[in-house]
Amino acid sequence: MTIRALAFDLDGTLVDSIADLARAANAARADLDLPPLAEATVESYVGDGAHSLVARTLADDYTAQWTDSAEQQHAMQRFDLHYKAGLTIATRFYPQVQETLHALHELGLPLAIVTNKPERYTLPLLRELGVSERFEVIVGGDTLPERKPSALPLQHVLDRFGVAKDEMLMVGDSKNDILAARAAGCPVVAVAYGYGSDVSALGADHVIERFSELLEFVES
Ligand SMILES: O=C(O)COP(=O)(O)O
Ligand SMILES: [Mg+2]
Repeated sequence: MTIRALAFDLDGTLVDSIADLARAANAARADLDLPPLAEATVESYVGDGAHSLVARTLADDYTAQWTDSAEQQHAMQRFDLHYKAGLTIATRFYPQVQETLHALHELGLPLAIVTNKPERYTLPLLRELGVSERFEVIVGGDTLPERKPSALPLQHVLDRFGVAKDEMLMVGDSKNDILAARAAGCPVVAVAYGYGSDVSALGADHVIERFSELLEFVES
């Protein structure tokens, strides 16, 4: 396969954002007189967007659904306030991410972000980390009517880049990334270090341990 473009998941793939997400989730819980959750617990609740994260962290239950209740709305407001105030206090790129993005850019490949994180967090976070300019297209969880695992965000990027589905590599860390890539017909590589548990069982085309291994897929 010839790769002519790449689309990246954000949380758990490009950046380790758990400390800031957990801090905001626990600050929201404290506002509601609830005790804090362990970072690993919050990590297990990330992946389906902010509403889902707030519903799960409020209930401390992975199966909790967003129902738009008054309590959930209140928790969302508190989470929003705390998270926006500290998007990048501890959030950092995983090793080799910046160098590899630079190398891919130098190869002339257009790069996109396809995240379930809402735009109001995604865009300032990328700005604060100084990489907004690296990505020609940024799709957040609320940019389009559907988010991952829907194919829609990746189809949007394919249209913008004008490349065929088998020419764009999706890179992610969790089940939603792989399902979205499959639904869109894109090849997919999973990073082993992200938030998805047992990523090797998720059915990606390849699993990589280090981000720089991506270069092998575009230079072959
Ligand atoms: O914010 C989320 O729910 C997950 O974000 P991601 O799609 O970048 O992993
Ligand atoms: Mg992710």
